[in-house]
Amino acid sequence: MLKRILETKRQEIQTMILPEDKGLEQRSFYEALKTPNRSLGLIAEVKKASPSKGVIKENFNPKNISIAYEKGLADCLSVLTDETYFQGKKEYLTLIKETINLPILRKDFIIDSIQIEESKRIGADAILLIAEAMEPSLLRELYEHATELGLDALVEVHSVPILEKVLREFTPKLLGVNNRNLSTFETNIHQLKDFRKIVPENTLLVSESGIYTVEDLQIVREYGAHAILVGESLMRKENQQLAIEELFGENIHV
Ligand SMILES: O=C(O)c1ccccc1NCC(=O)[C@H](O)[C@H](O)COP(=O)(O)O
Repeated sequence: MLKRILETKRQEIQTMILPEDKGLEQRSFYEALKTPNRSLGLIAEVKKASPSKGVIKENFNPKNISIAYEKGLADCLSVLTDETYFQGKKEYLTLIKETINLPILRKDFIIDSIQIEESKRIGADAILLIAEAMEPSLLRELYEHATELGLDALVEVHSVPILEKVLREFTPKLLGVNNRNLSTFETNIHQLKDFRKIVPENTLLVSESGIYTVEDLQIVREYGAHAILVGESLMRKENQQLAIEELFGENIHV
């Protein structure tokens, strides 16, 4: 699946015309996760569909979803901008940036510096860099390019050997461990267990994907996660503010 997605991205990059810079303010994604609203930081994802689940939210209204996430005290948002596989749009990110005050991660498959320039112009505060998608030297180059443009980069890994390769090249400030196996699409909430002994002390660790319950939160917290990235389980609910409160076991409206 990753190979297919990356092939599509290469084609998109070849014909890309950079949009005008919207001139939107930069917000620190890293600082928001360093000082979260709860004991575990929350990156709430605006996700209409996915390759593994198809359409997740039928009556998808990105503006209202982002307002509800902000009311639910998410620390940051993740906005999918890939159209082909996730039915996302770059315009959703800009719209959300203009609507709420939280830092925004552009969730896409970034493999070229032109996409980083584009991310800044459309209003992203952070980008995702998937280690499995490129050689560690290119990963480092893109990470540094993002930093130069004032963007944070969440470096995502799916396995311990890949993280070891990354750490031989550089130490990311933000590291995401994705619980989803990209071949089977299955998620494993215990994925972080083997990572914690090699994650550098000052790196903020994010557990991503397949997080549904208060028990899941406890598990990843015990494995050393500072934050979680959650899409489907929040998007499936009618009201995203209540969905966050329920996920954290707050239930203050019931
Ligand atoms: O979500 C997918 O099916 C997927 C398939 C292939 C590559 C990436 C995919 N998801 C991207 C993500 O990392 C998730 O959207 C994110 O971590 C939230 O996951 P979830 O809470 O399980 O929706």
